[in-house]
Amino acid sequence: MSTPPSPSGKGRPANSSGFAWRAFFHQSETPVFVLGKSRRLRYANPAWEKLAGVKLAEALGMVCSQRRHSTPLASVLAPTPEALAGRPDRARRPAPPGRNGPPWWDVTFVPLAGDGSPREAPAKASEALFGFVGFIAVVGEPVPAAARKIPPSVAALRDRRATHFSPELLAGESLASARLVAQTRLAAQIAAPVWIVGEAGSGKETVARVIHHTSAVRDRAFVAIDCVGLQPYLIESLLFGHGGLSASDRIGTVYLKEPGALPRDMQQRLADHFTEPASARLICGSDRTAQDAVASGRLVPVFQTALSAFEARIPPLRERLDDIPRLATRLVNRAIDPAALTVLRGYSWPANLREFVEVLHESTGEGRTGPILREHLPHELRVKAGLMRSGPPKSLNLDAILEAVEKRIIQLALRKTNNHQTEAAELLGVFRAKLGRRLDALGIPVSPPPPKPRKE
Ligand SMILES: Nc1ncnc2c1ncn2[C@@H]1O[C@H](COP(=O)(O)OP(=O)(O)OP(=O)(O)O)[C@@H](O)[C@H]1O
Repeated sequence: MSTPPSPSGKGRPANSSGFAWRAFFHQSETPVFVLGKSRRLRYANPAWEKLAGVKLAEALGMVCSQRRHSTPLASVLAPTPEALAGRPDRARRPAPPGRNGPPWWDVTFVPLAGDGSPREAPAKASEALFGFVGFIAVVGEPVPAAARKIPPSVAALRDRRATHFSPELLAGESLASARLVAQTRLAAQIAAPVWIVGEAGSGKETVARVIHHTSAVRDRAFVAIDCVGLQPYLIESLLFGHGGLSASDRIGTVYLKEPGALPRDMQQRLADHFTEPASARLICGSDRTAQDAVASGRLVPVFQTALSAFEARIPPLRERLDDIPRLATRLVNRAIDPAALTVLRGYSWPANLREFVEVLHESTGEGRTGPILREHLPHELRVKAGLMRSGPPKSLNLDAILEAVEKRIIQLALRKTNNHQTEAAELLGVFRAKLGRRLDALGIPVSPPPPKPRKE
């Protein structure tokens, strides 16, 4: 693009070339738009209208920013910080949901100088920007409608998953697991958002899957997103991009692991989306309650007020040790020998079911058959379980320890000297009288020394 438009919308640039930019852009097959310096949409060509699926007359004046309440289209057209600083820039953005075109839009921003010409050098603080021209290049191929049918292999996989993730998967012998099964069945019957609390590895996502596969939306997809460490651009794309959560009508349940790890503006956008009636069902998993996460400032309050209507708590494995035999049968189809069970019950399982599954696989590997024996269990686990059972020493009473040591040494000295107290005192380096007092104090009985052999 060699000649810039004037964002004033008059159809002629302010410079002397007299170039009719409107007519030029009108013919262009590249989607082009022009923003004023306040980021309001001033112009867009027919190619843009076709791509965006919006008539210019309806969109004129739209503020293109990435604020919380911006529409997805306004967010995609928002100038980057570089462009706002007066430097040409390009950003790859997820296409707004429901618009024409493939998943990504590459948007090139050309900042305009006060006279309407494109900037070649970064803006100085003193220079005012006049606006921005944006060019959009679509990236990727559109998905043909026929390809959107669920392939038989995917349908078969979904059926297998539905069979696996039934409430039976959560059943056990303990009261805690009975309560969990009941809560899960109830959550599956209602459409309200669910908040699952449980320690790491305790089975939160598994419970979310069971709820999904038992619920009315089981024919649609289950999508799990771990929000910890997600890059903002990925979150944007996964949640709000083309074919993303907010665009797809094929998603039945969205499981968010630790939504409190998301930036707050993203949390709010998600909350806005999931509080709409037509959205997919939301299930969140966390190691704390929504109430605690809000109180600690990690989570926006709407998650507590509107998105955790139903709260389910998953007990840690150490609170459901009675379930261990049944879990082993279900997971590796093995019985557990009583000695091995004692070890498994004696361990505290800090990483919960995830750790238990690993231990079972390790114990049944190497071509072993038959029940799981104590010696099949990982050595480290046996040691740790043993330490936990014996417990910490009751107390370290120094006086008692020293007394026991003194008593033992005096007894040795007496034995060595055939109970001759004078010789024993000499051996111990103390006076005879002191030894006598210590014998009394420590309650050491002393037999008389054997008679000395008589001289002939
Ligand atoms: N009821 C169950 N029966 C058998 N295996 C289970 C069960 N629940 C969970 N698991 C297994 O335990 C492991 C951890 O489960 P899951 O990922 O659901 O836990 P989580 O609480 O979501 O973990 P994290 O806190 O790391 O997100 C997985 O391997 C899963 O298959």
